[in-house]
Amino acid sequence: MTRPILLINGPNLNLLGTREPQIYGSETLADVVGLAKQNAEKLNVKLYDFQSNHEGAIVDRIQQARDEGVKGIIINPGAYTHTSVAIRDALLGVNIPFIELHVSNVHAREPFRHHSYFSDKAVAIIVGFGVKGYGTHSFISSLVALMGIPEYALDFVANSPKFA
Ligand SMILES: O=C1C[C@@](O)(C(=O)O)C[C@@H](O)[C@@H]1O
Repeated sequence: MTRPILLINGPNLNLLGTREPQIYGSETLADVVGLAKQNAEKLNVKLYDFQSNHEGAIVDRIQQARDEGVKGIIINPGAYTHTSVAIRDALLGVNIPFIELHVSNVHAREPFRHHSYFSDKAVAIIVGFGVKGYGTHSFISSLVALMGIPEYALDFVANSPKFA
């Protein structure tokens, strides 16, 4: 497997499944990482995953990704979305393209969630698809956007009910 991708989940996402289920659903972090890995495998992409509640640990993991030859990052920064210049700087510093992902539609929630330190630099944003944002077509199409590799685009088209 080539072209590794790194999936990062920020603070409180380890509580998926029990945390405000009316907003975040009942699937656990292990479920969503499993879903993302299945989709990645289908595309012959190696998916590394990382979760932390600590800003500096996320910065360290992003810096490590450059040494590992990671080609793209999918990140749900959790509440750091709305606060973290340090994580933004790390992503820009390693110069690895990234996709921003949120389970909930942050724009339909409190005003302080409407601003993101990541969106203006993200290749693409997955917002409000629930935990399905980590799998199925939104994940596949994010890989297409992230990596710009035509064979993934073809795979996406071939597997999409819309185009079948
Ligand atoms: O922790 C989270 C999760 C979140 O990133 C989401 O996935 O919907 C949205 C953030 O506003 C919130 O702080």
